[in-house]
Formats: sequence, structure tokens, C-alpha cells
Amino acid sequence: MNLIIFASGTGTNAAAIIEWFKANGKARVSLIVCNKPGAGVLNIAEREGIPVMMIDRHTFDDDATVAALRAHAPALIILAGYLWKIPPALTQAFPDRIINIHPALLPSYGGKGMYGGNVHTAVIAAGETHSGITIHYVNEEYDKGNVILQAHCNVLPGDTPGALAKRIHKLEHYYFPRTIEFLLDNMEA
Ligand SMILES: Nc1nc2c(c(=O)[nH]1)N[C@@H](CN(C=O)c1ccc(C(=O)N[C@@H](CCC(=O)O)C(=O)O)cc1)CN2
Ligand SMILES: NCC(=O)N[C@@H]1O[C@H](COP(=O)([O-])[O-])[C@@H](O)[C@H]1O
Repeated sequence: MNLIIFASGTGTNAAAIIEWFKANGKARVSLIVCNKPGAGVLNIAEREGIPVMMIDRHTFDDDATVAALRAHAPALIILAGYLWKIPPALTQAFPDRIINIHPALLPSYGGKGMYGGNVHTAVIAAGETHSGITIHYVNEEYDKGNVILQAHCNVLPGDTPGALAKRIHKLEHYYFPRTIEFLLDNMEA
């Protein structure tokens, strides 16, 4: 089975997914889609010999992109730190086949502007004692799709966004590959 990963940043989640499925052989990451030249995930793709499709707001074409993704016959399309909105053409082409990981306990701390460190800064500023991750299906809005899994962690007194991000990343790297495997094992043809 083929997996396609969309990413905009460092790519630690992409790396965790790639390693997990290299080890168990149940699937392979056949394409990485990226919208940020120079993103760390591109170095991971090069190291792993995974093809990359770069996208740009100005040249993006719905039909061409759907066709390019369909050519991989992806079992799942995985958003792993991807920072642009997936357009309706893609959510309609791949219903219940696009998933995302969010670094907070949705529905709190989601939506436009809520990505990366912004999320952790908001959680700490609000005085939350807990945070966590949400893995969910992707629909046409930001962070409103059906929840697949949530995992929790503490927010400690004096936590910085960086310290909380490290705790969140540990949850992500543990649960995202395993959740993807569970979905693949229980997927109707
Ligand atoms: N149709 C959907 N597309 C995407 C979803 C989704 O749920 N539905 N999730 C996001 C990931 N995400 C949170 O998990 C998220 C990412 C980025 C933003 C955001 O505000 N982005 C900025 C642009 C930032 C940039 O260009 O660097 C913006 O839209 O102004 C919110 C939520 C991925 N896509
Ligand atoms: N709202 C989307 C969002 O904030 N996604 C977050 O971006 C990071 C990407 O890290 P990575 O590039 O090291 O995988 C992850 O923490 C992910 O939850």
C-alpha cells in the first residue's frame, strides 16, 4: 500500500512514519508533497529516495494535483505539519482518506493561525494544565474533521513553548505511525 505525506517543515513526523513502515513492510511512503522550498522534510525525502512534488499557490491546479495523487493510488494521504488548507477538490477526491495530526486537544486551540509554536504559546498563556495531540480526518475546514485519536500530556509550571513542543512531539512520534497502521489494517477496500 502507498502512503502520501504532505509536510511543510522539519519532517520529524514524516521520518517516524517512514521508519515505522520500513520496519514492518505494511506500506511505503511513495510521495512527499511540500510547499516550502528548503524545508527539512526535503532532506529526509532525498535521504530516503522518496519522490517529491513541490506545490505553489500560484501554479497549483486542482485537477492536475488530484491526477498526480491518484497515480499513486494512496491508501492514505497524511498531513504531517502541512501548513496550507487542503482544497475541496482533494477532500472530495479522497473522502475519509486524508488525515492530519494537530498538536493540541481539538476542538480547543485549532483553526486558522493555530500551527506549530503558536499552539503551544496559546495553551501555556491560557494556563492549561494539560495538552496533547489530535489525529483526525480532514474535511474542508481547518481542524473540524472527525477525531480518530487523542493523547494527553501535562503542561508543567514554567513550561516554555519549546519544552511543551518536545513533550508533544514524543506523543506524535509514538501514536501517529501506530494510528496509521491501525487504519490500514481496518480499511475497507
Ligand atoms: N482542509 C483542511 N486543510 C488542512 C487541515 C484541515 O483540517 N483541513 N489541517 C491543516 C493543519 N493545521 C492544523 O492541524 C493547520 C495548518 C496551518 C494553519 C494556518 O493557519 N495556516 C496559515 C498559513 C501558514 C503558512 O503559510 O505558513 C493560513 O492558512 O493562513 C491552520 C491549521 C493542514 N490543512
Ligand atoms: N496545525 C498543524 C500543526 O501545527 N502541525 C504540527 O506541526 C509539527 C510538524 O513537525 P514535524 O515537521 O517535525 O513533523 C507537528 O508538531 C504537528 O503537530
